[in-house]
Amino acid sequence: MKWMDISMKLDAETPPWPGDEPFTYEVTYAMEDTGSVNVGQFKGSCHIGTHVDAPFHYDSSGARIADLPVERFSGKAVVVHLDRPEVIHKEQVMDIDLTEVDKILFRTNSWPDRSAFPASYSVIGSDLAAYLAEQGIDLIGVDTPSVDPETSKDLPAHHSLCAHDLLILEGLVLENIQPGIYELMAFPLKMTQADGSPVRAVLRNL
Ligand SMILES: N[C@@H](CC(=O)c1ccccc1NC=O)C(=O)O
Ligand SMILES: [Zn+2]
Ligand SMILES: [Zn+2]
Repeated sequence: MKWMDISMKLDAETPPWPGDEPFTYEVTYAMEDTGSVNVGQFKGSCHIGTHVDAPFHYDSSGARIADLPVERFSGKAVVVHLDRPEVIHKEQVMDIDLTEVDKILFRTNSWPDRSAFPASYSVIGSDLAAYLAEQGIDLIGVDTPSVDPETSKDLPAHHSLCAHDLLILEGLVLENIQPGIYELMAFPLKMTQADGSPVRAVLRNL
């Protein structure tokens, strides 16, 4: 079975969170100078493109990216379609069979133009975390820049998900993915101090 790429591309056009560091890549040592190799460097926010949040992002005593067990970033995932809901509540997921899976990915279609940060997007209701954790879910993924609104300062969705030990995967590209159950892999880099990390997120049919 072929892997399907559900990640955003990272380049100077990738829209960062408003005011945050864009992604840049440049060649530090060029072939013409070294005679043997091109060597590059990159820079950018930990929350750019398709990425995982570490609890340290919203809790100064929370776990960093490298503290999160690698097992948490692969497993069976259900892809759920909801067309541009303002807020995703427990009621919208209660009919979905979650017995076979430990991840849930929401396709909301609320960030169609990936060349710009969206004016608004679907967010996660704070009643969802307790329900999903009860069902054995350990990771939630969204096709939006964040699980909370852009202007939120108290980040209720982030905190409720963390309180129930659900990891957060943001900025997924699910436009070509049909509802159903898949195998997910989305591994963050092993950055000791980081509050988040871009991932290469992929799905394959089971
Ligand atoms: N919560 C968002 C990011 C976020 O809120 C943010 C990212 C960069 C700079 C500022 C941010 N938020 C608030 O001031 C996320 O998890 O990606
Ligand atoms: Zn983030
Ligand atoms: Zn986040």
